[in-house]
Amino acid sequence: MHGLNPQQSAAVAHCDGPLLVLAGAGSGKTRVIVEKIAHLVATARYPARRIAAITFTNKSAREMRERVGKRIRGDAADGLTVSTFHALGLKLLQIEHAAAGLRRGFSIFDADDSLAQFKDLLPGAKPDVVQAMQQLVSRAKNAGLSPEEAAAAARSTREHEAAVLYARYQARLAAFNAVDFDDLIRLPVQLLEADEDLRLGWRERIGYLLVDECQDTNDAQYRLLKALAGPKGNFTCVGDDDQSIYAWRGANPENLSQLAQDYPALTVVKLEQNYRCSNRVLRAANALIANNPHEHPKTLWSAQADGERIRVWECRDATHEAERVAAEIQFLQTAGKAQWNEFCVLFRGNHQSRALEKALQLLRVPYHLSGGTAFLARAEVKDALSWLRLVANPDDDSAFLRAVQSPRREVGATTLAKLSELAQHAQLPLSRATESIGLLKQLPARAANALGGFADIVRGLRAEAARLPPAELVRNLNERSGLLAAVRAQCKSEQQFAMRRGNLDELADWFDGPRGAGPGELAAQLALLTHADRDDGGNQVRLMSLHAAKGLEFRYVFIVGVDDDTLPHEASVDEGRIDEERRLLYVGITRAKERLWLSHAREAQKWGSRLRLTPSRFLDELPADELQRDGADPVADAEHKRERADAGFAAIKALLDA
Ligand SMILES: Nc1ncnc2c1ncn2[C@@H]1O[C@H](COP(=O)(O)OP(=O)(O)OP(=O)(O)O)[C@@H](O)[C@H]1O
Ligand SMILES: [Mg+2]
Repeated sequence: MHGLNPQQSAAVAHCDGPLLVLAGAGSGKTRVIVEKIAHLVATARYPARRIAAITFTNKSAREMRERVGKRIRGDAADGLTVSTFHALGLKLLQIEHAAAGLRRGFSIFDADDSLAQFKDLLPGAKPDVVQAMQQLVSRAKNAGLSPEEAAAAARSTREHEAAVLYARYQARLAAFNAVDFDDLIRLPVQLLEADEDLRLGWRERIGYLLVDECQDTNDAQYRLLKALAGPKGNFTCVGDDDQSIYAWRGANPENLSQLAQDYPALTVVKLEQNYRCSNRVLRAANALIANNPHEHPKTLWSAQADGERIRVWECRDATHEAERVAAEIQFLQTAGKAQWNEFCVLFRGNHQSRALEKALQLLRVPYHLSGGTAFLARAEVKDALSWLRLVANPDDDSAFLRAVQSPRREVGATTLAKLSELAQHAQLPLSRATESIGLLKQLPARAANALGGFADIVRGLRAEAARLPPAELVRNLNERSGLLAAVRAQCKSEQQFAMRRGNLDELADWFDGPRGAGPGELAAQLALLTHADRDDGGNQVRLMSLHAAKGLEFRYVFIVGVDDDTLPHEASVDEGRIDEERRLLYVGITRAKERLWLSHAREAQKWGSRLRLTPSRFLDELPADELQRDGADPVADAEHKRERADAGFAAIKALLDA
C-alpha cells in the first residue's frame, strides 16, 4: 500500500467493524483517511457515493477530495461525500426538509442573525446578558437537548429562563423557515433517532464513515456519527486527545473513550512514527505534552534529522517581536532558503496580528491573514447574501430586513415598524406583505412605492433563479438590487471600489462549482464557509491563530506571544484550563517541519499602561538542550546579527533601486 507503515496499512485494511486511530501529531492520520477512501473504492467494498468523510473545515474537505481524486482513476471517485459535520447535516436537512418541518429554500442564520433574534426576544437586556443567554441556548442545543429536555435539565433559574427562551427562539426560526448552525447537527440527530425508516435509509445511503480530528467533535456531532454508523459501526475515526483545543466551543474529547464503550468491537490502532517534524521539534513537543495527564502515554518518534535548535527570542515588546519575525522571514527568503508560503506565523489571539501585519508591510513581505477580515463578514458580501436568502426564502424576515435597507431606499424605521404591524395582523412574513397591494395601500404613498419597487425586484430575481446558472444569478442580483451602485457611491477612490467590487465578483465565482442548486442551497453552502476556507493564499506568508492551524504543516513556524499572559491565556489560567492551553502550544509546535521560533515580549501596553510580562511557563517545560535562547551563544548570535545586517542592507538597496 503506497508507502504506508505497517500500522497505517493495518488501519487502511481494517474495513469490517469500528476502528479508531489514536495517534499524535504528524503521524499520518489524515493520510490514512485519504488512503482508506481510495482503498474502499479500489477494492469495490463501497462505491464512492456510499462513503462519507468528515473533515474539520470545508477547505480540508476540498483538499481531501483532490487528494482522493488523484489516487483513484477515472470517475470512480464521483459521488464521494467529503464535508464538515455541518455541511453533512445541511445535506441531510435539504433532502429531509419536510420531516424537519422546513420548506425548500430554508435559510441558515449565522451567529449575527441569531444574536439579533435574542436581542429582540430580550428587549432592554444588557448586551452581555443577551450574549450569555444565546450561549446557554447554544450549549443546550450542542448537548442535543430539545427545549423541553433543556427545561427538565435546568438546575438554576438562569438555565430555566434559557430553556424558555430556547423554545421561543425556535418558534421564531420556524416562522422564518430558518435554522441556525447548531440546528444543522441537532435536527438531523433528532430525525435519525426518532424515525426508523429515515434512519435505515440514511445508513443505506452512507455505508461507510470516516471522521478526521475526532477529538474535537461535540456531543451532538457524536450522536450524529452514532446514528449514521449504526450498531455495526462501519467507521474509521482518527484523532489525538492531545490536540483537543475546542472545549470552549463544546467539543468533548471524552467522546474518544466513549467510542470504546458504545462499540465493544472497536479496534484501536496507534501510530507512533511522526513524518512531519525534525527530531528536535518533536522532542520538544513530546516533553511539553508529557506535562498533561495521560491515561495511555503515547510515544512519538521521528526518523528525521535533529535539525536546528528551537530559537527562543526575548523581545522588548510586540512591535520589536514582529519586526524580528518579519526580518527573519525576509532574510531566509532573500537568501534563497525558502518560498514565502513556507512560513507561518501563529498567535493565540487575533489582535496579535496587527503588529505582525505592520512589520511585514514595512518590509514588503507578502502575507495572507486568515480570519479577522473574513471575506464573508464584509458588509457588501453579507448584503448580497441576504438578497440571495430572500430570493430563496420569502419567509426570511431577517434577510428581508437587511436586503430592504441595502442599498438604502425610502424605507425608514417608521415604515418598517408599520409594515411589521400590518404583516403581523395579516399573519404574513414581511416580504410577502410587501407583495400585497391591499396591504401596501395602508402605508403612506412614498413608502408604499419604495416597498412595491423592492418587491418587484425580488420577484424578478426569483423568476430568474429558476433558469439562470447560479453565478449569473448572483451577478444580476448585484446589479439589479442596486448593491453595486451603492458600493460605488460609498467608495472614495476607484481603487477602493475595485476592491469591494472584487468581493462581489468573488462571491459570484464561489457559485461556479455546484450546478443545478437553487439560490437557497447556494446561500446555505456559503453560510457554512469559515475563515479557514478562504485560505488559498498563493505564495504568501501565512498568519493565523493557533486554533486555525490544526491539521496544517509548514516548513518554518514562528509562534509569537509566548508569555504568561497570552499563552497560557490569563483567563484560562484563572479558570484552571492550563491543560488546554498546553495542547494549543503542542498543536502550534507540531506544525513545524524544519524550524521553529518561539518569541515573547518583556512588556505590553494594556489599558493605556505598561505591563511587565514574564516568559510563558511552558518554555520551562521544554528541554533546554533543544533550545537556543537569545544571548546563550555569543558566537552564533554575532554570526546571526552579521547575516541579518547584510540582508537588511540588501533589502534597503533593493527598495531604493525600485
Ligand atoms: N507513511 C508515510 N511515509 C511518508 N510520509 C508520510 C507517511 N504518512 C504520513 N506522511 C506525511 O507526514 C505528514 C503528516 O501527515 P498527516 O498530516 O496525515 O498527519 P496527521 O496525523 O493527520 O497530523 P495532525 O495530527 O497534525 O493532523 C504529511 O506530510 C504526510 O504526507
Ligand atoms: Mg491530520
